[in-house]
Amino acid sequence: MANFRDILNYFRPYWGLSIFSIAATSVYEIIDLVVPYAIGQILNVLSHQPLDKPLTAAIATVANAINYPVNQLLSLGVLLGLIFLVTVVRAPTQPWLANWFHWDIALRARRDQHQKAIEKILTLPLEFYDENNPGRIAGRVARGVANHTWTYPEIAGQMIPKLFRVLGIFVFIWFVEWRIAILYLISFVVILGFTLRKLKRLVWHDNRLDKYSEGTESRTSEIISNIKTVKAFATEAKELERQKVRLERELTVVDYRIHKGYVRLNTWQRTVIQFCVFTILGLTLVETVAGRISLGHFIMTLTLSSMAYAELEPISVLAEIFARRYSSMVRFHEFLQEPSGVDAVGLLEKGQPDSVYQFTGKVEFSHVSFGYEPQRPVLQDINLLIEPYQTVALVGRSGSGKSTLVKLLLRYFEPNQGQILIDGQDIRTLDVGNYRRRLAIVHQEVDVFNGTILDNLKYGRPDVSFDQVEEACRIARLDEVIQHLPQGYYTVVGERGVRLSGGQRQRLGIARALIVEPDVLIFDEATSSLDYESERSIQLAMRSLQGTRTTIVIAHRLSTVREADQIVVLDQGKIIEVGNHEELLRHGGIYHRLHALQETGELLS
Ligand SMILES: Nc1ncnc2c1ncn2[C@@H]1O[C@H](COP(=O)(O)OP(=O)(O)OP(=O)(O)O)[C@@H](O)[C@H]1O
Repeated sequence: MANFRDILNYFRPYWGLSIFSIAATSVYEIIDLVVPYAIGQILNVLSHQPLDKPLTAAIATVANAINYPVNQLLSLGVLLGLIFLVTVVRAPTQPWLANWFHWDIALRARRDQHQKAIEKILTLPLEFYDENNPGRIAGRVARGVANHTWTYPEIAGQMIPKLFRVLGIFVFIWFVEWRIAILYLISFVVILGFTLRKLKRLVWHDNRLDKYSEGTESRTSEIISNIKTVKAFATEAKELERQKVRLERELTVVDYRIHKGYVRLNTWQRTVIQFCVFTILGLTLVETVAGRISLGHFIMTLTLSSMAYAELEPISVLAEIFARRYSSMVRFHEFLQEPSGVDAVGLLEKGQPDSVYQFTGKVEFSHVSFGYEPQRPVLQDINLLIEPYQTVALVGRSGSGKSTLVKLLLRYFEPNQGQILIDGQDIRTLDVGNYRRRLAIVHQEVDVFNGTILDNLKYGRPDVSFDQVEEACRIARLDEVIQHLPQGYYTVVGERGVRLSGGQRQRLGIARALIVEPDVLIFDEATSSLDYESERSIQLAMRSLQGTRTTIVIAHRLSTVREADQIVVLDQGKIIEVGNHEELLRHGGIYHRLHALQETGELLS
């Protein structure tokens, strides 16, 4: 569970600089107080009242140094000089010695933490993405990073220095009249204490709101990605209604709980502050009339305490803003604390050259058992030997564990029992990144990145020669598609480019996989969603690959796997039949039944 400490740690690399810049800003805030003090003393000079002892001594020193008599003119000159120093001379130094760093630190930390968030996105286990949609994740990262960035300059550059200023004012007043200082201190502690207590409650509501907002954003993002289904089922009105209800709920929390709470707090603060200013005015007046403080000190005390109370409002506004952002910042840290996948070790290190591993493609599953949840086994005691360059098909009912077997081979998950060997080596002992680079998978849904078709083809191997790209496209039968694109290989596809059909995307996926020259090539239901003609093209492409490398094909349509060297039939997480097409038909088991069903045109699952 993330907390305030994580927010502090966000800026950890910059703590030294942070302390320096906060201290510098605070010193400038305190130096400011010299102005009302000097004005008070000028009043004393003009009304012929005695000056403070340290000031009298300073004026005498100046008189000695310049050999000039101590008189009204010299006193005024020294006081004016003091004001000049703390206003005009100070002005050009403050932005560089203090203010600069507040944004500098915030922006550097933003870069670091955004990078951490991207690292987390890249290393989270796949199942995290099954449970959280992109809108939710992107929203959480964007809000978290933005709120940290805005909050730092406000807290380090304004709130903390302002608190020091308030403390400085207390010290000044203490030297003039300690009773007024005590009253001033008590009022501050009471106001700030009460404000913090109220804010705690409001943070709780803000946290609730943040969760609601994430839910709304997540649904909006789902509507966008599933818009075809929404339109097909004509559920626009229903979706709108559902989002309206969510937005209404958010408004209720914002308006009646949060906003009203802040306005109430503000009303209370203003009234108490004005009452305190008035009380201090009364008391200081009494002290002045009684002759216990000078006219200059009367003016100074009033000016300083008004300055201090004036600071209370921005301090509590800043605390309020911080409170509003607190939960989204904490939720950002909760995201960063999500455990990375078991496969994440070393994934972010720069890849070594492709030649680190080279396999013949002999794959062996030895007594492999696995379950996503311990109590529900998905694969049980799988034993399977795939010889180099063989084509092996995995078939079986939906949910029988075909994709899971491939996920284990890709090391997205680790078996609970048994081991998977490649060329006799346990894949757990290999560097995961370099190992995966020797495998390639073509999914049912091929991802297309925004960019040219050539960029997409070279995604896994940017240094590949153009001849190799062309060769891969020829095998995958993508060349015929590219010929008809307006700019050939340089046609922009993806989000802002030409839309590729399902079959065209599949061919792109196959060519992209071939370009990395994998030792093991996997097709995960690559033809399931295609029309007959596209399926035939892909099958021809797959056929021309047969015998060139180890190939694993997951298929629902048995026509795709007829020519495989081995067909492995899975049922409820167990291998129940192994053989080639003819052998399995002769065997008369599940494969035979599935085959008969498909021959009669019925669906498999
Ligand atoms: N991330 C996951 N978390 C929990 N259970 C999962 C997860 N992925 C799959 N399963 C479960 O594991 C079982 C096997 O799923 P798997 O996807 O391997 O089957 P499959 O044979 O590939 O099915 P299909 O042909 O429909 O793709 C199913 O019961 C499925 O619900």
